[in-house]
Amino acid sequence: MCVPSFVIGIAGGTGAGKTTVSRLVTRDLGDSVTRIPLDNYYEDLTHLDFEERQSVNYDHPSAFEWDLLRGHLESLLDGQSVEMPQYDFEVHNRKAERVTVEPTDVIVLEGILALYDEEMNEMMDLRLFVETDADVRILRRIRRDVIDRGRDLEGVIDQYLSTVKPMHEQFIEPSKKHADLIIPEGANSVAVNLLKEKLRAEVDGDAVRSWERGSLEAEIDEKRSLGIDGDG
Ligand SMILES: Nc1ncnc2c1ncn2[C@@H]1O[C@H](COP(=O)(O)OP(=O)(O)O)[C@@H](O)[C@H]1O
Ligand SMILES: Nc1ccn([C@@H]2O[C@H](COP(=O)(O)O)[C@@H](O)[C@H]2O)c(=O)n1
Repeated sequence: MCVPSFVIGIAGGTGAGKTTVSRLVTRDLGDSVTRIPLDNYYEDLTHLDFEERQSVNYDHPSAFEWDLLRGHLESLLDGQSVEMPQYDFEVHNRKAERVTVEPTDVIVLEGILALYDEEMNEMMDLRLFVETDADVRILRRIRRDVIDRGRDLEGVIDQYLSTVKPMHEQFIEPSKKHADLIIPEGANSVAVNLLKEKLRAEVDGDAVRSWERGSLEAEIDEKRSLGIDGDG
């Protein structure tokens, strides 16, 4: 049985390029990688009618079923498969079907609030924040929401001003402080190629974990306690 050893979180504002980065860095890894879109863990809103679902704030942390997501990540890390929900943006709800996801060497959790939850963050080996200017993001979002998500222009603008932008400022942007690395402009090729190399090494078992979380802090503390943390 293959037990996943390396978990990456990819956060960032809407349209920042999270999905694109996630696809690019994992595309050569075949079955060794599991991609978990945070969107799949939006709460089941079957109890609301379509109009009510249209007016939900989908950028607030309360829109997600965190317990289910945490449980699924724990199961995958334990070597057990999970039944991952699927999401339909056109109807603002989960689909009826689930997809069986097997444990793999690499797991990528990607979504606006991928770095929001403290317990999830602790399960991650690498935390990334994709940073793209707000004007570029909204232009990308308009195009995508109209073409792929069945929205009209007025609706996209209203939603952006009423919830997407304020929630970005209140929750998404501040989650950047949990990131290990910030990727400017989304799919920039230097960052993508470095990450691809890192993931390939993880899958092949060649990875050097000299960068493990906390190791540098411990080294600095040790030097300080020995009185050798000054210049030179
Ligand atoms: N570096 C880039 N240059 C140009 N277009 C991009 C870039 N990154 C993403 N896009 C496009 O922007 C849109 C949103 O990107 P996506 O990766 O889905 O963002 P997110 O997952 O952060 O919402 C997509 O249509 C994608 O093709
Ligand atoms: N029913 C829904 C659910 C979510 N959204 C928006 O999706 C955005 C997150 O997806 P990205 O690919 O852009 O990261 C988020 O900003 C929600 O507003 C929606 O419009 N409808």
